Amino acid sequence: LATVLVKGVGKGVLGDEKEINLDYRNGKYYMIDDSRNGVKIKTYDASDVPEIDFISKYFLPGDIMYDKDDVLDEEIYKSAVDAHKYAGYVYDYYKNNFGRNSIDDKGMDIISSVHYGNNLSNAFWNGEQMVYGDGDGKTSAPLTGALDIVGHEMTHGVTAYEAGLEYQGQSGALNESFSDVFGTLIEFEYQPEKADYLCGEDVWTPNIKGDALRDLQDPGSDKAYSKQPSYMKDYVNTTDDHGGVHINSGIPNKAAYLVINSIGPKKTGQIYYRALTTYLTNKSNFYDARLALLQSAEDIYGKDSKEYRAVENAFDSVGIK
Ligand SMILES: O=C(NO)[C@]12CC[C@H](CC1)C2
Ligand SMILES: [Zn+2]
Repeated sequence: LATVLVKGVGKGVLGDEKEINLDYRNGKYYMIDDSRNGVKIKTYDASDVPEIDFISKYFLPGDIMYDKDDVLDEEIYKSAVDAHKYAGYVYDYYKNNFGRNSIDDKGMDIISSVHYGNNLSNAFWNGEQMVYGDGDGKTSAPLTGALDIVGHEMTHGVTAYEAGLEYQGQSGALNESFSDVFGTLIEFEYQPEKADYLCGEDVWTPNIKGDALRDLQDPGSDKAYSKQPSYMKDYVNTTDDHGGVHINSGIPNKAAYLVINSIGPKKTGQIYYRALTTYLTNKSNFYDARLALLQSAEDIYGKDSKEYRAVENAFDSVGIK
């Protein structure tokens, strides 16, 4: 079935206008972007999907979103417009920087469902697709409004197809950290004018300026909603949160900040992508990540390089040695 690709315009969560690719068919404009060599980016409305569903996937993705015209500026489309546009940025980032063809590197369609749950300030990769809540307007605005969160969720998918880092303990904290790191690197690439080391700042507590969900530069800072350790000596042993995957990710996050700050986002991306796709495995721990990133830096830039030394110094600094 040939797609009739048309360019529409939409308004995102932050009220910003952007061009979006749609599929025009018998009088309706569907949120299907088929502009990337056969990979379809498809955005769905999960308003009627029972909230239990992110586990069972049974009722997802919901209904494909469409409008009667090519101007998607009504309230219900804001979150969908950003999910649609930002999924495209994330695809382009992985393709342009590493030659990766979609989440599985085999050209799979990229499915996003918005309006999931009831004012849910959360988002998931459910093993097959991305799922986003609308937030409650206090804790967060709709989560797709933050490119670093869309990058975070889609990177959970890449990690699942690659290292498969088990979502508990240190491997789970690495899983979370790689999602935060690539979310940040994607923000530097596509939103350089407002890129920073904060995660989710664009949608977190919309009524409070300057705070965020997490802070890579200073994981324990007051700006961060979830205060995290920065150093191995402060690793939190807990059974909560799959063994603290959103807590202890602060330690590799701090190391990543030091690397980015030293050699820049492009080179950091090359080293982290090679580690994620070549060396890390499902049970890798923080020390394994140090070795994987050092080996990747050596492969690409050589052992006697400032890039190698940046990784070495960063992991020394946070006590992973
Ligand atoms: O870290 C996360 N998931 O693993 C979050 C939690 C709040 C933002 C949306 C999803 C980031
Ligand atoms: Zn996550």
